[in-house]
Amino acid sequence: MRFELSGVTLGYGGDAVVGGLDLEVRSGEILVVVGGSGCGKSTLLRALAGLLPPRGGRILADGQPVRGPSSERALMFQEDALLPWRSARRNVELALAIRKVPDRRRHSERWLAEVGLGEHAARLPAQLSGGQRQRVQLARTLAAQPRAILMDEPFGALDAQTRAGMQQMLLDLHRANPATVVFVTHDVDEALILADRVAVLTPRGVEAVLDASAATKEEILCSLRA
Ligand SMILES: Nc1ncnc2c1ncn2[C@@H]1O[C@H](COP(=O)(O)OP(=O)(O)OP(=O)(O)O)[C@@H](O)[C@H]1O
Repeated sequence: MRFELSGVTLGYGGDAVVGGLDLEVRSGEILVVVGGSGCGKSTLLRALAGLLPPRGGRILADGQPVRGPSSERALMFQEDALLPWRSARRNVELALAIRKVPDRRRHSERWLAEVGLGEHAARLPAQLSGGQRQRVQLARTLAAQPRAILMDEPFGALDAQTRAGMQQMLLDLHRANPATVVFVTHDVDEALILADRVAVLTPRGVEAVLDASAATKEEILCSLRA
């Protein structure tokens, strides 16, 4: 899925958060959005998800205006959004039920195996570690086969080693299931590991969009301070 934002202003109530946003998200890429706290990264994701209508400008998804939420655009947060009374497998099955996929148990087990949790399918979220719960969330998100995945600091609460494992898993899974990913983080190192391109967001809009294979940490930090 390709997104095009032109002259987009976003805000809540009387307050504008970010204005004059121009951005293209290419189909199948991992675009990482970095920016200081409060600059509007989560707000941008909400707008792409169709949860927050822009006050000005336009947001197109594959050429069509985004008018509301769609199962084609999945959101994944830092906080755990699993249902505590359902096992890992039955949490993943929910995503398959929405798509009316038959043989949900088998598919759910396959997605859990993809994220390395095949052995733990019967466990409740409370019986899993933070990193394992994020892996169940990732399996549930991917099982819905969205065309765009909007990720809001999904690994922010994990320790460094678990986080590195999750980053690699996301890259591997993206290679096999190339949906468009918009990934928000305030961690420039994480951005450089994951991104095809890095968008630097400030309250004035998108300050720069850098090719991650050529960009340096200093260059990104410099755009952040601009
Ligand atoms: N539901 C809301 N109602 C009113 N204001 C909000 C709401 N959500 C966010 N804001 C405000 O909008 C601004 C941008 O918030 P947002 O969460 O998008 O920032 P962020 O860049 O994701 O920050 P962080 O990195 O700290 O998570 C902030 O000033 C915040 O207080």
